[in-house]
Amino acid sequence: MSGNNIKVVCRFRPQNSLENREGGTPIIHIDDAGENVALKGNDYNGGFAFDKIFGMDTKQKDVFDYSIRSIVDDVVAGYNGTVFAYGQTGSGKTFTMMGADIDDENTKGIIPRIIEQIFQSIMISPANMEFTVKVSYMEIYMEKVRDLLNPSQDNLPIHEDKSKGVYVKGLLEVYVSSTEEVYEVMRRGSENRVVASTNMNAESSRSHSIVMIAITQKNLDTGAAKSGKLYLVDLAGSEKVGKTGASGQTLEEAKKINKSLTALGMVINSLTDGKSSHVPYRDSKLTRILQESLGGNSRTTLIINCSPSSYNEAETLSTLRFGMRAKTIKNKAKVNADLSPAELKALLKRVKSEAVTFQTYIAALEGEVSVWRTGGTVPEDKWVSIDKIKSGDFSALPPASGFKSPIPEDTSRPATPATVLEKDEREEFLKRENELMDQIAEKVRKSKDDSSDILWDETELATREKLLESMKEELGLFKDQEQTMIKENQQMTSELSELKLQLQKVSYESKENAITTDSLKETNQELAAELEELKKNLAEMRLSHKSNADSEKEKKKAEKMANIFSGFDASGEITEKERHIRNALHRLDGDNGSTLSIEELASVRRELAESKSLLEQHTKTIDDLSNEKSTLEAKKTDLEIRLNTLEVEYEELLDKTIAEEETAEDKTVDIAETVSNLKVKFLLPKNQIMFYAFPSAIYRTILISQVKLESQYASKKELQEKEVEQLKQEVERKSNDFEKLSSAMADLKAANDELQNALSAQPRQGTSDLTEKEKDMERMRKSMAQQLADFEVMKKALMRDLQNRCEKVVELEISLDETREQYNNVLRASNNKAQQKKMAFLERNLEQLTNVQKQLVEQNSSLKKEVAIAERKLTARNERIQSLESLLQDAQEKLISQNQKFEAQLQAVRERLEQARSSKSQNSMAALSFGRIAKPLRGGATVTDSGSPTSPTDDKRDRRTSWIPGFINSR
Ligand SMILES: Nc1ncnc2c1ncn2[C@@H]1O[C@H](COP(=O)(O)OP(=O)(O)OP(=O)(O)O)[C@@H](O)[C@H]1O
Repeated sequence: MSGNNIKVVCRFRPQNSLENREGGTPIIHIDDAGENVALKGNDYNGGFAFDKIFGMDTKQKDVFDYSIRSIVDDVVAGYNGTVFAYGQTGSGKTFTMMGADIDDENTKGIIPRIIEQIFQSIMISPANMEFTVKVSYMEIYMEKVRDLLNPSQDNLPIHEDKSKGVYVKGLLEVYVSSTEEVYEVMRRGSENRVVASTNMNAESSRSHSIVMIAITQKNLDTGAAKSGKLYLVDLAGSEKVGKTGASGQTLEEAKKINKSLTALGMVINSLTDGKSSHVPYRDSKLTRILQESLGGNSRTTLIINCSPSSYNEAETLSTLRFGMRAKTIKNKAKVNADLSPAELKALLKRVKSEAVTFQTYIAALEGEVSVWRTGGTVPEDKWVSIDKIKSGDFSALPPASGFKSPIPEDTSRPATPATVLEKDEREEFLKRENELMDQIAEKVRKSKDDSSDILWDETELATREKLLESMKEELGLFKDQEQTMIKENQQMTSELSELKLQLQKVSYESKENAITTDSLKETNQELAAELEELKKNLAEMRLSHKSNADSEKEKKKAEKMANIFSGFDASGEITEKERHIRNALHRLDGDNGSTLSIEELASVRRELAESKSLLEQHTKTIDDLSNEKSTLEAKKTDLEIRLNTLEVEYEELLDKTIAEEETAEDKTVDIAETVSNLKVKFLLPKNQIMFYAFPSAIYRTILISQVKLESQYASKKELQEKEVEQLKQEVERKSNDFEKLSSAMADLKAANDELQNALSAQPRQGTSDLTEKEKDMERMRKSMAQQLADFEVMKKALMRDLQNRCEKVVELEISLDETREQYNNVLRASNNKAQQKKMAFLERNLEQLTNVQKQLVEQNSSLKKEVAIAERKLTARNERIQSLESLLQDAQEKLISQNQKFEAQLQAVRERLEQARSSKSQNSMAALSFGRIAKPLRGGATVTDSGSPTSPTDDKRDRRTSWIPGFINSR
């Protein structure tokens, strides 16, 4: 070590991936001696000299061997030592100090190596040397000192006193006796360190960590003791916030880190500028703790870690400059030694002798002063000086009345104060011996107390562990409860939201239903109005049709009757034949039978007979006609009955088919569909209603019915056509008969005329003959008149009958025509599309409209019911929701109160846990089976081939433990 100056070594790590990615290149050059580094950067080009410079590929072992090993020797020799690593974040401080893996020979850092070295040094020290090693591990995080071995202590105060110097109060110090134990302690402490990931380092230390190793040693022979403290400091990295990408908590940490590093820089500046009278150690916890290491009683090594890359040129330059400044800090290291009794004795002796000398000197001075005061003079060569006193040359002193030489006057040789001092010394020594004996007794007692304390502690520990277990269980229970409650809460919240959704849905549906109801009502009203109109139209049509039919019927009847009776004298005028006969009779009456010849009479008679036979024939024909008429009437009635039956059958068939189809198909036709169909219907033109208005099922039904009806109508049409044909033929025949009758009547008339002529042309014959002839004629005339009268009566009756029959025939014909018309209508209705539509419109649509109206009314009422139900449901749901909400409210309140209770309990448990932990860690540091009792280590071991020393014999250790303080070493 270069005197008392801080030793500064510099280490460059290899370029990292970020630097490579960013195109960084190494900009350093280290000379062969490893003492100078040249930085060839963009902003700076120059060199720096340090005690040692390690390049990028330097091994951990080399760093330790070349720069740290000596400091361990110093500490073992009783000096204070400090090794601290400084550098930008990610520059390799932790890698250098702790290493990548403390169990890996190659990558373990200097701290494990120091520890190993310490134990090796202890082992190879003389056998009369006894050592104790204590370890503490702390970090300064966010300007708070945290005990890493007892993390509950996270803000420890820093104190200072004369004997201890600056120290952290309450910091746990663990006694260790082997490397493994220290490693264990290190591992435990490292677990509690605060690290975070930044852009520059995946595991960036966010705090300054300080491992403190205190070594005390005692020379068992002389009792001389020394103590050295070694501080191993891994500083948090200085960082540029922009580069590290720090934000949030990491940013806050960065600010604090930079602040404390700035304070460190200020301390170094003050120590090195040669002007400052005040060093601002108190500006940060870091500088306060490292007070002795910087310019104080410590041998300090600073390792500056740097990046070799151009990417971090500025940071590297700043670090190198920091190192350069620190290099000039001068420390005042000294051995921290406790004197042995012999040394103390010698010292006491020396001090006492000095005291006597000074007392003599004072007495001599007082003598000289008294001379001067009494007005006398003292020659210069007699003046009192300390040298004369020390040399014992009292003759050269001025004679003074009050001065008493410490040398007994009755002795021949100048007495030294040794005789007196020896006596005092003996007393002093005895006193000191007593004190030491007291101290030993006290220590023994304390040791016993501690043993009992341990026992007590163990039972206490067991109790507390039990308590801890039960608390953990309780905690688990509470956590379970909390989880359950959270789950319940979540469930209830989801239920509530579901209910709310349902409510919204229901209200929405209800609104929609109300709207649908309104629209249905409107549709219903429109339909009802349309139905009324249709009914009115239908009634009007029926009425007009009926009146038309009636008037047409009357007209037809009159025409037919006129046709039929066109050959007859409707006003009772006689036919030709009749007139002929009548004329013949008149001539007979007027000429007294003279004008009629016998031939004429005979012909008249013949004609009369013919007429009679014709009349009989006509009567017969009329009878036949009347028979035929009754047959026709019967047929008409039959036809009417059949027509009615057909209509009834048709209706039944239609109903049945529709019913069947409706049953076969979806019986419950969706109201919405019907409604929407109805909507469609009312939106479409009226002539398309049949094709779009009804559901497919109904439409299909109608089509099927139509086909069936068509076939029925076809068969019936054929039948009725045949019948109509027959009726036509009969009417034809009857017309022929009438024609024949008319022609017969015309023949009769002609015969009558001839008879008349014959009667008028007959000459007057003899009186006798005449009288006889007259008589005959009279008789004939009478009989003819009688016959004529009879014929007249008969004719009239016949005519009446004929007229009646004709009327009936005409009526029959008309009704036949009507029937034909009806059949034609039916026929047309079946065949003609327009008629079919019309008929459909008039019949089916009417029927369907009625059905729809009925359906609508039903739907309306059912919708009303549903709306009422929905409203009731809504109200019920509202109530339910309200009750659920209130329940939820209650549950939430309960949950909150339970949470609060739980929080309080948790807090209490935590506190208890914390207490238990702290007492546990204080009482027995993590049940490490080491730590709370000092374990003295003895030197005198031999170093094995492997380099590790063998430990001294256990009996020696046992023997010496009796007086070693075993205490819970929390200051
Ligand atoms: N000399 C080296 N050789 C190989 N790798 C190294 C070296 N120095 C550091 N590293 C690697 O670089 C990374 C950062 O190192 P480290 O954590 O030691 O940096 P740091 O200075 O402690 O950073 P911070 O200040 O952020 O804690 C680590 O992954 C480490 O393994």
